[in-house]
Amino acid sequence: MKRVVLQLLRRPATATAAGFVLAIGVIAVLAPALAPYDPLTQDYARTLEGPSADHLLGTDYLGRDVLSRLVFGARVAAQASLQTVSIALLIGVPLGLIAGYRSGWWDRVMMRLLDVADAIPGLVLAFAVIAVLGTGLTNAMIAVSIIFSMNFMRLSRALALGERERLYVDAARTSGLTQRNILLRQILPNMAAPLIVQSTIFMGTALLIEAALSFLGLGLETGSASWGGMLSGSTRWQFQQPFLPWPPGLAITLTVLAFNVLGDGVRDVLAGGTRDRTPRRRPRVRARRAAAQPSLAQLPDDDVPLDVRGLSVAFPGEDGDVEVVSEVSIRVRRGEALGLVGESGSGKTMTGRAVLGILPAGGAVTAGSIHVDGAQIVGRDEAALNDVRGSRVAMVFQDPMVALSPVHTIGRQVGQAVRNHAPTLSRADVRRRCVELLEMVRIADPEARLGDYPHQFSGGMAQRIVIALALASNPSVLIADEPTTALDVTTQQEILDMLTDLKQRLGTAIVLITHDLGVVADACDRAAVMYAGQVVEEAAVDDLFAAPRHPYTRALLAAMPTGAGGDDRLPTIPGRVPPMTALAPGCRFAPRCAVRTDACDAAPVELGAGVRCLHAGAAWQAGDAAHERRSQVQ
Ligand SMILES: Nc1ncnc2c1ncn2[C@@H]1O[C@H](COP(=O)(O)OP(=O)(O)OP(=O)(O)O)[C@@H](O)[C@H]1O
Repeated sequence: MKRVVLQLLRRPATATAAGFVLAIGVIAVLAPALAPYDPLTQDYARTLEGPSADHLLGTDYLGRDVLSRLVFGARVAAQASLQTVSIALLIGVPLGLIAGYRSGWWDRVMMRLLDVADAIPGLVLAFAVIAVLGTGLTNAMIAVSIIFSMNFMRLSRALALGERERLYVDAARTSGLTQRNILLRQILPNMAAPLIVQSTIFMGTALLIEAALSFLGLGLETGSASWGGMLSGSTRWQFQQPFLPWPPGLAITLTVLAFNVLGDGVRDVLAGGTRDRTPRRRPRVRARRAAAQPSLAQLPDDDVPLDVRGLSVAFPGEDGDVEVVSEVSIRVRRGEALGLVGESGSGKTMTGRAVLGILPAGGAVTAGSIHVDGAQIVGRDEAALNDVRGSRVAMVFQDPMVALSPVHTIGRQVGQAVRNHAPTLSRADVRRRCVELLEMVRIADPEARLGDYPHQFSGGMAQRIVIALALASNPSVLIADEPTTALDVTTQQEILDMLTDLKQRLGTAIVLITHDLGVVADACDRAAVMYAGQVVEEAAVDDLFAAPRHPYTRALLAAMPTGAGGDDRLPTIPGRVPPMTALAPGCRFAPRCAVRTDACDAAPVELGAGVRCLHAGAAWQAGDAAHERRSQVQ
């Protein structure tokens, strides 16, 4: 806030406009003390006088003091602008926020209602409201608020649609925050900048509309001091007293101009980066525990916090559903790290997201089961999923900078995650736990860094904080989706070492999603290799590297840089991962496989003894040389 104010003051035009608006506000509040006369007292002996020592801005056709009426008019103008914009914000922003965030039928219904409302011209709507409720400033401004609220609704919807796709929202969902919390504490502050700008500009517009309605005699009762009314009254007498329209005319023009210049300035300053502008109230988080889920089927094996069986995920396509994950089964033990590895598009991320119930819009689990700590995830509603997310399973995303909310301090974000799972902790205990979490992820001087914002951290540091956020509730399962891809090699190694250490110390089951076999070798105990939505091989990492059984695994390993130097080009895998709408009828890897036979095309190949290949035994070894030769040519 301090930074924004300082930057605003450094811009002469914006500072002048802000000063002008502030002055109008002060005049409005102190009007009774500042006005030299009662604005309604008439003096027929002194009508239509020019400026004089007695009446600095002269008198009007009823002998009323123009300066006093101008001062009281500021009160009407301020009330009209504030009232209108506040009502419009209160109606438009929540509706737009919900429509944009929830999408689906909510959005469709609201947008159609908005279309209908848009079809009615604004002024006609204002006249209709005034006709029903009667003239008067409040009624007139209610009409204007309704029109403004539609505008705020469209703006908030568009902003929420954009924010909802950002990773910090996914991170908030995966840490178990309720929808209300996400909307009010995560998304809304990030929408603040454009809303503030729009509000400032609307204040000027509201003032102009109030003046116009008063000018037409539809605003305040005749006689009351309003700038529009003063202007309207002066038009009939301007030949006798040409000065009369000037004071209200200038007041309206300059105030509207000031609001617009201020709005532009605020927009420019906020566009350069936003800060926390939300009140520092402690969030009221509803206590929620697994006890609220009586239907959980406990799996017999307590040592396996993540058990995925036969998982399939599909998205609606032009010609029916497209399956992007097919019958994936993975089990991860406590203190074990499973690498989910494969080329881009092989379904790794969708598998991870399905575990947290955060598939992108349209995506759905079409078959299989997912048990986290014995709790079935598939088919559960959002409230039940919230109980599991964050507390039992958490996720770390690739780019830490977009996974953290840019407008909240680190202390606030980690603190919120802590409170979310331990609502009864005192402020001091929450702070202690935050420091402990930052220490756990090896952030130096954690006390001091709690007040910093994400942009004050390097990529590696920010990723540690994301991991601290994920660990806030001691989850049994941590899904890390390419957690080191956005980082340099040294930082990558530090993060992997830290994950390994946390896994051993806390007993967390980790799923490490990566396309990099080097990461698997470094940080995983077992690996599941995915191709075109299926797991094609699963084995202990040592076995996988020593004796890969699937031709795809073998090709991936051959394509790995060894660091041995030399001029030899790395072999590549011929062809590319097929689109999920055009899969081979048999083995999905067959079109790229060097050891393919007719049998491979005959029927889908099942996963047997950890590998999905008809030639997993000795037979394909013979073809391997041919495969590598072919790869090298590519
Ligand atoms: N929102 C979506 N709508 C439709 N299809 C999607 C959507 N998101 C992903 N997919 C499809 O799902 C498949 C699997 O994607 P996924 O992101 O899981 O792959 P990945 O192995 O994690 O790849 P990457 O490493 O590039 O993230 C891809 O074919 C992709 O096109």
